[in-house]
Amino acid sequence: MACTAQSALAYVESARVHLVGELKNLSVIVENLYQQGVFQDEEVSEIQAEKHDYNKTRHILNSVIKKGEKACYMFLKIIDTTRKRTLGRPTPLPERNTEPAFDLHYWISCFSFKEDPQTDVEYFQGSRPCHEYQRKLKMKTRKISSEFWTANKRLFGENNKPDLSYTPLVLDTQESVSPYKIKKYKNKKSRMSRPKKMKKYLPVDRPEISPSELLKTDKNILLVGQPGIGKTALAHEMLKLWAERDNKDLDYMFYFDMRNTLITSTMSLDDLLFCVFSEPDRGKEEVLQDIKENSDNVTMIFDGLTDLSSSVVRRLVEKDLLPYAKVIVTCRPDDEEDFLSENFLKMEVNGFSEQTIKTYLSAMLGDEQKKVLSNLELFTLCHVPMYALMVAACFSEDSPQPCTITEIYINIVRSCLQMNSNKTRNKDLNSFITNKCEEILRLAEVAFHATEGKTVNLPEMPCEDSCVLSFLKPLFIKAALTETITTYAFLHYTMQEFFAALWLLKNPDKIKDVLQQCLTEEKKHMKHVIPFLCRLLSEKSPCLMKCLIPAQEIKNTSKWFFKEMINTFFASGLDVDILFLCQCLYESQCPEACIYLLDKLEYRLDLSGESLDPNLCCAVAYVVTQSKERKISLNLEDVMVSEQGMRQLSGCLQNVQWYV
Ligand SMILES: Nc1ncnc2c1ncn2[C@@H]1O[C@H](COP(=O)(O)OP(=O)(O)OP(=O)(O)O)[C@@H](O)[C@H]1O
Repeated sequence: MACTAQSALAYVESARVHLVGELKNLSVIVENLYQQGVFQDEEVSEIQAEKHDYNKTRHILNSVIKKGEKACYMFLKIIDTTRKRTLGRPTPLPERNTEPAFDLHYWISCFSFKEDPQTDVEYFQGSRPCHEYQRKLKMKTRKISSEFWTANKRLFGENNKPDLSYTPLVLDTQESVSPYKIKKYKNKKSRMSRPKKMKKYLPVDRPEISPSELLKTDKNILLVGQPGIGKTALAHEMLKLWAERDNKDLDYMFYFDMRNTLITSTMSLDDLLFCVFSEPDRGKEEVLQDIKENSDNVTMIFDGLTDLSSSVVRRLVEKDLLPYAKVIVTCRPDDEEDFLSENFLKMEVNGFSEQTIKTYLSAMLGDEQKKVLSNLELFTLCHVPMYALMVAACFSEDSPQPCTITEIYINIVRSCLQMNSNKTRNKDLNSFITNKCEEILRLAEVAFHATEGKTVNLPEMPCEDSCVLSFLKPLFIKAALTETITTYAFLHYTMQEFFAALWLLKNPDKIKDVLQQCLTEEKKHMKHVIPFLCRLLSEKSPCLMKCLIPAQEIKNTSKWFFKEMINTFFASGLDVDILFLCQCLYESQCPEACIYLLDKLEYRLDLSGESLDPNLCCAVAYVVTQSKERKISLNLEDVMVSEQGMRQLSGCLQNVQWYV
């Protein structure tokens, strides 16, 4: 708001008396005048030697006035660009009881600066130690954010490391309604068709709220979301964006991974900032003072906050310590109640939308993505970014073992447990899982009963264990004014089915019943548990199983299971769902079971009129390839198959004799 054309000299002189009393951060003014060549070393030393700020200010003003118009202009320019620190915080209007005698903020905004040809002049906003500390924080935040993605890259094979980075997430503000949240408690059987049920998990794209907008807003933010939904990824994106910003503003950003950081209840602010996060190389006091006096330049992220037991964290969240600092808290829905206040803008993190899943998979898998796109269960599972990551990692694996669908779930379970176990190392993960066996099987039991009842609402809370809870999302139902009931559901229905299969493994006497249930109209949905069971019972029984169920028990069950399964479906008198059996046998990776099925089919596979997605093609090709002695009569008349599916099938054609 430039409104005067006075000379700089006259302008400074006219306000001299007010400046003497009110200028702050004198070292910043002196440093900038020195950098601009207005002051020389000797003058700087003289000013520094003055004992009182009042005298220092007088000395600075006298000198620039004496040096004339150019020096005064530079002085005004410095005050203008550093005004937040050198003129102090402007008093908000309602807080003013009396008319201020002279408003220096208004005064500086009225000076008409020339169009500056030298736009790249950088002014120091604070003392050198403060700027150095800002640089140090930027290096640290850049490192933290790149380490986050590097850790994910380790999941991928040496030749398949994708370029992992932030993919936009669906973020809902308090006002908008979350699409996948279950609104009412319905412990009834779902009447929804399976595809419809699956699609319900996909959050609807909203007008995008970008991490950079979140970073810009002055508001405090509470990011709430289910485990693995992307809260930390979003926080790291903000760290990265901040680190990449130019350094025109002197500001600070701190990040605390609350799950892996010990913040004691007696810690002070400087302990938290300097000991826990990063220590200034020099001028600790000066830096702390700048942070306290200019707390509007501070952003603090508390990632994965569960409680406010640490007094320093509580006082920061409650704006008691750094009242103008921006605080960003991420938490799971279970804990949100503790932090929700009107100080915070609540945002729900809802994971990937349909479109972003496609973008993500295409970047990660290229053409292989079609295997996921054609499988609605897997596709919708990917709305949880953590699950999407495992899907991508499993499909990109160039191991000799083909990737079965169950393999993906096993990996998801293992990595969820690892992430929620205070960073258990890979080599210790099996013993960690063994120790959690009881809790995991308790979850599996609850999952089985819910699946049998065809509901997503778990009838009871399996246990309080945070590892187990990382597979679930809570639903809060207000039962009365002072009573809230919490029920839980899996983040995706197929995860529930996977755990149901785990329970069956521990209770093999129930398996025959379940196989029979698959043939009934009322319980036919139990069929979806069977492919998981096939893989879990396979001879190449994956590690997860050995930690939970003794190998001998698995072996005993698998001895009879595959034949029993095939016989049950053949004995039903109904049309045998060959494709379903192929899928089960592909999961099992069991050649003998394939031969048993082919035998039953008299080596004739009639798939005419079927629609085969690439995964089914893979399964059919696997079964056909197992027949070493006899060729298979394969009928593919009027079959719908994609180019990729055809490629899968072509691998088994040497075993085929065409159906006539
Ligand atoms: N926006 C995203 N873009 C790409 N990948 C993502 C994104 N969000 C999450 N991911 C992937 O999912 C994994 C889990 O996400 P993240 O750690 O952010 O979940 P979270 O919500 O913080 O979970 P928790 O409550 O368990 O802390 C990440 O390691 C990352 O690989």
